[in-house]
Amino acid sequence: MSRKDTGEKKAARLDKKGIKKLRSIFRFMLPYKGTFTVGIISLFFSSTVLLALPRLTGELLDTALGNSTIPYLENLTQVGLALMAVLVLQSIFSFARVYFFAIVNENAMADLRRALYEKFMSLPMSFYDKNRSGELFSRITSDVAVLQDTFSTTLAELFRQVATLVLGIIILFTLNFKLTMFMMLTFPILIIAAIIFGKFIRKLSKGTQDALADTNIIVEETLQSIATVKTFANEHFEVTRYANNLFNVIKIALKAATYKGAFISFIITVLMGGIIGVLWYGTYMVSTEEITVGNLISFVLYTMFIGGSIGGLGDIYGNIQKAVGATDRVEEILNAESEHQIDKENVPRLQGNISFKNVIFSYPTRKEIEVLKGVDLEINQGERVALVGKSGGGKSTIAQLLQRFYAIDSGDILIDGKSTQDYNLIGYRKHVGVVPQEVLLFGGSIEENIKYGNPEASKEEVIDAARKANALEFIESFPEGFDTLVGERGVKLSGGQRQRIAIARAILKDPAILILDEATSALDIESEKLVQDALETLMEGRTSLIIAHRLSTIRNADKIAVLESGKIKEIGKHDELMQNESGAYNKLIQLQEF
Ligand SMILES: Nc1ncnc2c1ncn2[C@@H]1O[C@H](COP(=O)(O)OP(=O)(O)OP(=O)(O)O)[C@@H](O)[C@H]1O
Repeated sequence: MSRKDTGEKKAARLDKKGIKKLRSIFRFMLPYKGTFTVGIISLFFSSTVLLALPRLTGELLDTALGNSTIPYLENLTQVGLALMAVLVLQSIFSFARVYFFAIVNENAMADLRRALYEKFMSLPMSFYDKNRSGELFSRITSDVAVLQDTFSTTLAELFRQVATLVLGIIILFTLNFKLTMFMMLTFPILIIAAIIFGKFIRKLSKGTQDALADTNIIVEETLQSIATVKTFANEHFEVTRYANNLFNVIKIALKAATYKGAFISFIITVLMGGIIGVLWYGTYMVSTEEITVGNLISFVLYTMFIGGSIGGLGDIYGNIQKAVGATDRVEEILNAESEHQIDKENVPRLQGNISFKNVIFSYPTRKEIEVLKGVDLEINQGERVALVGKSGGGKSTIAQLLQRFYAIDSGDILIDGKSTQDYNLIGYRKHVGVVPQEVLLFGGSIEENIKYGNPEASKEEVIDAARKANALEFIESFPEGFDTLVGERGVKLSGGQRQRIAIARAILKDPAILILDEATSALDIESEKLVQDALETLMEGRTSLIIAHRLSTIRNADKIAVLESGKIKEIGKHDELMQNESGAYNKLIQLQEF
């Protein structure tokens, strides 16, 4: 589901609620509050010390003209030294501000990313049915980057600009009340313009951000399924789709840029107009000796400082609003309900008696369709049960429920007489192994991939598992052996090799319960035999539920369970079930629909 569907695209509001949300992210800064305080103090001094510059520059001129106005700064050298001192102080404080904020920011944002990732790992499968991975990916990348930017630059800028504005105006009043009143005439126009224009621009730049996120999803999804794109020769289609989306981004971005440009030129005109006005009125006051030349220069410089900070505030407002949007999206994930705590609790070795009791289930994203309508199934410790039924009948669903990927609507699934719900989830899953139909490996080495079954396994155990899985021979035939990189998702290995890696991985995991989703596509005879032998070894002493697609597997099973219309219709051995000529199993076999 795209973000559009969930209604999240509405512009983030910078009201009390928005600010409150933004503040919630501050909890990630709390562990670093000491350093943060040093940063704030440095920021305060770096912003305020700089405000002495215009005053001292004016003083330089007045001292040259023989009417110094600041005590203790009586000659040009002293004023010059004072100016130098201001510069040195401000450079020290600026450095300290950037440095200390970076420490806080980098740590806090790493903590935030870790918290998000931890959440991703702990969210239930139903969450992933609802959200596209490209979008989730952008939360941990771009949304956190927006927040990083806000906390490193925007907030410091906000503080600096507001301090410049407030202190600057106070200083102006002390310099010359009449001239300040005159200058203030241009202020309200500026502020009103900033508010109106700013609103437009923010809306548009939000649009650009969202449009860009959409294009990123295309890149991510097509790169993930590049083989599919190529199989269907849809390269051109994808390029066109991407280009169209990019065109959309340009359109929105240019619209935003037009307003932004108009806004900036308007502000500059008003600002310059204001300054020219101040100069005009100020020089008149110089001629009537109501103000010194130096003070007029200081005055103009302060006016420029203040004007600059007003101009900057619009941008800052937009950035903060962006950050509120990012916070919203990040918090939404952080607050989503996990399926478990990431820490694991050991579940003692299970025997592997499985019992489905009147299990009714529909997927959370498709509540209206009941996939399982009351499944009853008993599998004893060490048995091999072949699950057969029409495609789409719910076989994989049963396997998923056995792994507790979803909560069932009613009924119960018991393992060794105890409801799966009563086991610690992570601990429980350690006892359930899966060899999937389509094996997807991680991009690392063969060894890393096998070790995924048990990260604590020794090299000997890995080699042993590979041997049992009939994988050792081909692994050793590679020049790099166990260090061979398998390529993204394992593309550098053949289907049969990938399957044997998956079997080795499962052997290393050593689960009490095994789910085998038999590949529908047959391997060549030799490879098939190697895989079959490896599976035999793997199933030894474990309870196995096999989603079977081969008659040989079905015939060898201790029991065959036939799933039809969301229920187990028949259960028994091949020969027994075949005797019922009008039975569901008989039909399946005749039509070869398993
Ligand atoms: N994550 C999901 N969200 C919503 N519906 C789903 C989901 N996964 C599967 N379904 C639906 O549930 C039904 C059962 O699917 P399931 O994959 O369990 O069938 P199957 O018997 O394993 O089929 P096959 O033999 O083709 O693999 C199908 O109608 C399918 O569309």
